[in-house]
Amino acid sequence: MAESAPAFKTQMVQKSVQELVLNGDELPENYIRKDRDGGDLDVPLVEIPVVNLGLLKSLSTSKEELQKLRSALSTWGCIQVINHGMTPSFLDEVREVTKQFFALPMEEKRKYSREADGIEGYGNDKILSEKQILNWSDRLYITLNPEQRKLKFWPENPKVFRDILNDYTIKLNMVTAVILTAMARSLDLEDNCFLDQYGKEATMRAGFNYYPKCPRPDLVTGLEEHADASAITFLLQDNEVEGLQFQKDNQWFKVPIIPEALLIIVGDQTEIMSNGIFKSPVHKVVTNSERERISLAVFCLPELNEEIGPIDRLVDESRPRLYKKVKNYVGIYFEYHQQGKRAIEAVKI
Ligand SMILES: O=C(O)CCC(=O)C(=O)O
Ligand SMILES: [Fe+2]
Repeated sequence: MAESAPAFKTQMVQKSVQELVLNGDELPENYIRKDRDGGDLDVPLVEIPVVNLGLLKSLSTSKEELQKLRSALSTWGCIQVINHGMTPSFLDEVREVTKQFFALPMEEKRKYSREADGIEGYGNDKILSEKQILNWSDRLYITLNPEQRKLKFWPENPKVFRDILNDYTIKLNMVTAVILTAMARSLDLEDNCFLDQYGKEATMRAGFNYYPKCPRPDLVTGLEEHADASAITFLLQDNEVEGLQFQKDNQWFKVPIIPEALLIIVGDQTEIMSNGIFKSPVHKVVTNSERERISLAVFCLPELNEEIGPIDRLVDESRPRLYKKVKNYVGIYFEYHQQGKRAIEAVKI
């Protein structure tokens, strides 16, 4: 879930969750969810299908793997991808620089603080209303595409941070092209139909998440339930600490950790482009009283000024058009998200 531009005055002087914990502050009221009773902490595990990217890459893409992809994206809306061209030790390095950044002294992290009206930078929830219930997490958002980068938000500490993120960007770009092509093939469509709508000026935005230990996991969430505004999201999970959960048929399921895999989550914009065949799942992160957790979400956001909409060949008599065409979906998403609503409802026909 990317950050929002403020609709009205936001409180700028705000403690990070990490500071609350380090100061030993009492749990502030505005983190407590009155509707929770901890019943969702012990939920069944979901066995998310593991897809081998190597088998999706070649011209003679494996039929079985495509079938697996289609079925996973149209039920759970996510896959665990292996054989994606990044070694386990490289993924560990990405996790390591994330941990090292959040472990820096506060004044060092504050050099990269988000500005009042900005999206990128270091911070936590913007407080937009008194009733708002906050997430138990601190975040760093940065745009990855070279031509859109704002380097002032790119940490120079740890020293290897920028180089590693640059490598990660290049590798994720390749994986994005393979996945969007395979998604089209799995539906018997032209190879480029998702890629064309995604656009050449698409944005990749990274959200580094840090969930400190929380005294009351039964009452506080790490990240509230939401679906992503992206076309697809790459999620690199903590390699030891679980916390992510998906909702299906009104039940919550926890996501297992496969350290060498990348979790790919369908975002709202793919649900729209696929005319509802691929599902953008509602997910959330629960907190943990014993261990902190990190994750890195990279949101692949289609070109802002281009219209996206259901692919023509996925609309027919048996499957009527479910969504309108839409431009700047991310803008709609923020507006709805602030009201606690799902943005995809706004573009339903
Ligand atoms: O931390 C996680 O596992 C999930 C993060 C997430 O869903 C998001 O940033 O949108
Ligand atoms: Fe998300």
